[in-house]
Amino acid sequence: MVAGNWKMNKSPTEAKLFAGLLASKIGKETVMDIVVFPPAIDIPFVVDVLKDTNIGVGVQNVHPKEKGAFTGETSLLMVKDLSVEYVLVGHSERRHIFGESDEFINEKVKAVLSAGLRPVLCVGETLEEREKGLTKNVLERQIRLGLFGLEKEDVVNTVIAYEPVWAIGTGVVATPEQAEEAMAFIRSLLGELYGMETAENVRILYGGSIKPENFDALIRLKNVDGGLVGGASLKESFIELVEIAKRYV
Ligand SMILES: O=C(CO)COP(=O)(O)O
Repeated sequence: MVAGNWKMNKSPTEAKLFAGLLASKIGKETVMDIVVFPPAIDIPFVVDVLKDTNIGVGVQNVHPKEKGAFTGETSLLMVKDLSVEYVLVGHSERRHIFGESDEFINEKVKAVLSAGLRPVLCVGETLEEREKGLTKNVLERQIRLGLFGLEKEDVVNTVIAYEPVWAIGTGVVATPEQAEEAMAFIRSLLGELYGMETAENVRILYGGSIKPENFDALIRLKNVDGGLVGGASLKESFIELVEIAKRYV
């Protein structure tokens, strides 16, 4: 799976143009899941441009409640109406800039699954936590609490994205050893919680400063099932990343 998180970039006009480029270059790809996560306001336009392609559309954030007095928020009923398939939950920017707790993230994961969509639960340690040797503790807490109360059947519909906070938007990518160590740990934790068969079927993505120059060394790793790309998903490099991932399907 190659996913592009556009974050707070691209106006509806820019989004339409770029989605058109993706449609023409990689829209017929069938060997892997390609998903883009545009800003919510761009989604109707992007869905329309991509409707006859194999590129899926996800939303970067939702509120867990169905509707009501939550000024500025977007509900699952709204995004479902637009054929959105995936929802990013617990991205480090939501955790650290907007103060989202593991409990709130868990509420969102459950709401996304109940709506019949797939959550992409993002987890990852800060540099300080890594330097203190707390990486595994942080990942374990974020996964245990993020997936709290889910059944195996729900967990296989969930994607996990390992995004070390120190690698996001910094140009400092995790080494293949660091990525594999963390992601093998996530897989074994999922095995402990839900059984190895379930754990093998959960897709685990790496995210953080992915570029065409470093992606091959990451996507070839045993426990890396794909990438969640920020900056490099905003331009043609996203197409190159899809081509690189194809070598390992
Ligand atoms: O946060 C990310 C994807 O969700 C990664 O962002 P960058 O690829 O820009 O580091």
